[in-house]
Amino acid sequence: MSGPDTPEQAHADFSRSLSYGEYLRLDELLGAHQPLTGAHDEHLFIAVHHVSEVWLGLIVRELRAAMALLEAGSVDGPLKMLSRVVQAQVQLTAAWDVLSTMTPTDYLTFRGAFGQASGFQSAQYRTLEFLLGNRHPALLRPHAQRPDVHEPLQALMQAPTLYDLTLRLLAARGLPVPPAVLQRDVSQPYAVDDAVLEAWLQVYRDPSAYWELYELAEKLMDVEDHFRRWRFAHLTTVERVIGFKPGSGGTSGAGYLRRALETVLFPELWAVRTRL
Ligand code: HEM
Ligand SMILES: N[C@@H](CC(=O)c1ccccc1NC=O)C(=O)O
Repeated sequence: MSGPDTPEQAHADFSRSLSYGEYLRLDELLGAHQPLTGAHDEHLFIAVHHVSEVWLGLIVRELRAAMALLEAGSVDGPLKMLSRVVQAQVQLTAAWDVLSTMTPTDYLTFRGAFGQASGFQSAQYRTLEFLLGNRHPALLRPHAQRPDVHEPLQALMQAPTLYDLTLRLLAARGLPVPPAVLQRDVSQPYAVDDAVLEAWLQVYRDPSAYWELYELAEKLMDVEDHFRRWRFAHLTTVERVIGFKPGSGGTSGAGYLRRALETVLFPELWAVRTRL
């Protein structure tokens, strides 16, 4: 029998079971919020980065799990996990709307404090990009002094990307993917292949015959679409806040980020639209 609906009824003795804060280790999590200056907006800046890294962690975990299942030949599990990835991407992108309330003047009150630190050095973001296939050895350089970060990223460069695993699945389901594509050096950027485009055309011309692959392809489109939205919102915020100043991470800043917008992760999936 439950008692009256009052807060007095709630558990108050946590000597023998975990409380909310203990379970979530909130002292550690919230204790990481340590501004370097007294600037009001530095709190916002740190909070948005912390939230973003938490979402990135979830995305990486889901993506790895989806890739393991794809490798084993299943599609249902990966579809569900990739849907979660996309919803987390929506949250990541929404964070820009909060950050954009910070003016250039506000930002300059603390920009000098963090020196050469930059999102360019985000290990989780780099992991995400490497899983998705945007790989370049130079992106490992900021992690050279941290073997615990560098080694897993380097190992990831040698592992198949989300798109590689998708193309292997296509081949396993009887579609004509060339052996050279299936055996490519996965540490290199993916090169567009006409035969892969023809294989996707077969799927897109007869979705009901290849329903799972069709759904998977459209889910990859969702992921890349949302990845682009995040990049574009980042660039817009950067231009709004620091204009065309060089980045603290050592790149040209907005110019570098604008070039990154040209990245295409799953090229034949974009090309297939033109051919239909
Ligand atoms: C006022 C806010 C921000 C400014 C002015 C800014 C600026 C920049 C600049 C200029 C770069 C190019 C690298 C360099 O520093 O030279 C960069 C890269 C990056 N930033 Fe930000 N950023 C901001 C907020 C954020 C936030 C909230 C995140 C979320 C995690 C983030 C994540 C990244 C990542 C992952 C990169 C690497 C992108 C790539 O290599 O393609 N940034 N940022
Ligand atoms: N690259 C930014 C600095 C920056 O945004 C940043 C600095 C420290 C920790 C995270 C950051 N976020 C993204 O780049 C700048 O050049 O002002």
